Amino acid sequence: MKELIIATKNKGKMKDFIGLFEPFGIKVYSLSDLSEPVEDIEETGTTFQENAAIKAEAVCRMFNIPVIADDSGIEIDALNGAPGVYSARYAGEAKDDLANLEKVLDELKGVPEEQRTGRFVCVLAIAQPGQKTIFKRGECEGTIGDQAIGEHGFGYDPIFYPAGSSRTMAELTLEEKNQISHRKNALDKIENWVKQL
Ligand SMILES: O=c1nc[nH]c2c1ncn2[C@H]1C[C@H](O)[C@@H](COP(=O)(O)OP(=O)(O)OP(=O)(O)O)O1
Ligand SMILES: [Mg+2]
Repeated sequence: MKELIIATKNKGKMKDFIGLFEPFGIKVYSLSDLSEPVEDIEETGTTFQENAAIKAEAVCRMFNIPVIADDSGIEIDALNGAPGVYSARYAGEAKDDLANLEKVLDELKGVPEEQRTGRFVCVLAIAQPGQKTIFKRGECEGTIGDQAIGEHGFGYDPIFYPAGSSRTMAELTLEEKNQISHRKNALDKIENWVKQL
């Protein structure tokens, strides 16, 4: 079976990726699945692309094989694009999904539905030994609810209604999320690379 390392320690993202790579017959490993422990990689960039490059290139250098990284987040228009690249640590260094979404709900208190627009963004970086890193961006438009609903997914899924959906991303099954997500839309753009693996 073909194998690929994803430079992430995020279990929720990894679940998405396992489902997304399954149709290609590719088994994916996260940084938590490897026998050698990989230290946390500091995300010092100010854009999704910079952080995706930092993660993919660091791990590619460690193992000298092709690596994919995902830097992602949620952009909320009424918050001028915040939390954006800082989505994982919006409520502090602890990277607490619940605290993060509660902070967003708090900041959006009183903002009417038609102004609660936003999008999930995912930038994938492919780093390969001796080659220039490739980047692809995917987005998923939607609106932000006023309470957390749903048990699936991770991160901001319980407060995000994909455009046209009456269910939050966390009420969708993994298969349903993987048909419309920012991650799926970014992966579609590297399909040819994935197929030649
Ligand atoms: O599909 C999603 N559904 C809900 N929330 C999401 C999604 N995709 C990204 N997000 C949020 C979670 C986290 O707050 C941030 C990602 O931050 P990001 O730095 O890319 O990932 P991370 O630090 O958790 O793991 P890692 O860097 O090891 O891949 O955006
Ligand atoms: Mg991160």
